[in-house]
Formats: sequence, structure tokens, C-alpha cells
Amino acid sequence: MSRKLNLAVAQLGPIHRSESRSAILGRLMEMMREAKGRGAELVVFPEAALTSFFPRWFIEDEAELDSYYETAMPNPSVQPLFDLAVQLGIGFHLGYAELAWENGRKRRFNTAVLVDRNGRVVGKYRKIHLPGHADYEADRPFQNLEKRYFEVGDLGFPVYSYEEWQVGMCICNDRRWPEAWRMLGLNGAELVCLGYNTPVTDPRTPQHSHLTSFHHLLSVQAGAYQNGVWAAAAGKAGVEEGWPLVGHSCIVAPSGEVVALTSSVEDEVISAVCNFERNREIREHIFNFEKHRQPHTYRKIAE
Ligand SMILES: C[C@@H](NC(N)=O)C(=O)O
Repeated sequence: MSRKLNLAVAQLGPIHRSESRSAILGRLMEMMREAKGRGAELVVFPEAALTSFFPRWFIEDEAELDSYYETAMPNPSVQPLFDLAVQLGIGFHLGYAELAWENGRKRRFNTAVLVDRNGRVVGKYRKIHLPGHADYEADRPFQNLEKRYFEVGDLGFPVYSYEEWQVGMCICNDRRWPEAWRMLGLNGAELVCLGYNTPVTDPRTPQHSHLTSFHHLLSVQAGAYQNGVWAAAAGKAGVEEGWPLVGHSCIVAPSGEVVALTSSVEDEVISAVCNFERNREIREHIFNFEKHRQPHTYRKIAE
């Protein structure tokens, strides 16, 4: 039996603060058309794909901060992307900053949604591993205020049915945590979609700058292999507002092999035909969870 999904990853080049929403949407829509032209059934866009990566700035004005968030998904400014998806008959994954009114208060999350070919939101994930810091740190050349601008996601690591595929999501820093992948694996994921905005240099560990891409690929390849899942990782890349973001968006097989990789730090579409029979090579053998896991020895992980 062959279970194949033609999958595309759409890497974004930088988005500058001054770029209009319609210009950003135009870029996403062009890449969606290219993905469809390659026969893709699902296209994965990055984390915070609708804005510049604003946690690099300390923003005190609440109205200005709010302008980076979406209060509904879809909303009129992104509807053209949803309409195009329906017209082309292609699903997509999109990361964005979410502002929600819940329990009588304003809540902010770093969120991704999975949208089917009918333009319906069929899955949602709110980022759990938020990197960075909550307060302004004057000695940094740029901030990483995710802990100020977002709450820890409250949806767990759900897995959704996208047609016949079981799809989970994680976001950027999550990909470095084996717990995120294992939860998705245990929840039945066959494919993990993830977006990222990763600065090439972390101001606290500049000695690792030359390893940024290696650590990114190492994490995605290990997560895919150790859980027998396909992984689609879409980055925002290139020099954004003066600061370089890593590229190397990729599609990784359950064997851990990179089967598609971007070769620029600009808008670029890559694709691969993913055979979901390959998941079994891993999950029925070396990482057969039922047969080989020893959860009674793992208690500390959940403490
Ligand atoms: C620094 C952090 N960025 C992110 N957007 O989560 C990461 O790449 O781990």
C-alpha cells in the first residue's frame, strides 16, 4: 500500500516592519501558487509569517504591540490567502501572533493553524517552549521578548486529522525539545509541521553562531527519526531589520534523512512526495513505542 502526500515548504525571506500586509500576503500567495504548480497538497509557511519578528523590539505602546497580532483567523487581511487555497484546492499551515479575549482577559500566544483545502481551520497549536526573556535587557544588541509577549501555550501537543494524515505542530524553539516531539509521536502524529524565526547569533552564546544551522537541522532530523514522523520545517530567513535569521528550511523523512532543503535565504518553495509507509520502518522496529519504551523509568521528565 502506498500512502503519499505531496508536501511543500514555503520559506520566507525577511519581512520588514514597513512592509504592508497586502505585500506580505502577495508573497505568501505567490508561493502557494508555486507549491500547487508542483502538485503539492499541503504547503507549510513559517512562524509569525504575517509580520516582522517583533519580539526583537521592546514595544511599550500597547496599541503598537497589538498591531502585530491577529484577533481572528481568518480575518479580512488574510482572507485572500484562504480564498486562494480554496480556489487551488491546497491546504496550508500558517504561523502568526494571536490575540485572544478569553476568561475576560487579553491573552497573547505564538500560534499556528492547519487549514484544509476547503479553507477551514482544522487544527491549532499554541507554542509551549517560549525562548528569551520577559524584561528589557539593555546589553543585548536585539531583544528576544517572547516570554513578555506570549503566554505558554495551553493546548498541549494535539494531533489533527488532515484528510487521511495525522498532523501535529510545534513552533521554532519547540523543535529543540525532545519532549515536544515525543508528545506528538505518542499522540499519533505522522507529520509534524513547524515554523521558525531563528537568529543566526544568540547574543548570550555568540560562540555558537557558526552552529546555528547545524543545531536546527540536528533537532529536526533527530525529532523526525526518534518518533518515526515526517517533518516539514519552514523558516523566515535572511537579514530582517539588520539581524540575520537562519535558512535551511527542510523536509525530513522518518529515517532522519533530509529530502528537501532550501538553498537561499529568500522566499523559496521546496517540495517532496512523502510516503507515509516509511513511518512504519521506524515505528514498527527501532522506535516501536509499545514494545520498547520504559515509561516507568522516565518519571523525572514529567516532574
Ligand atoms: C531563539 C528561538 N527562536 C524562536 N522563535 O523560538 C529558537 O530558534 O530556538
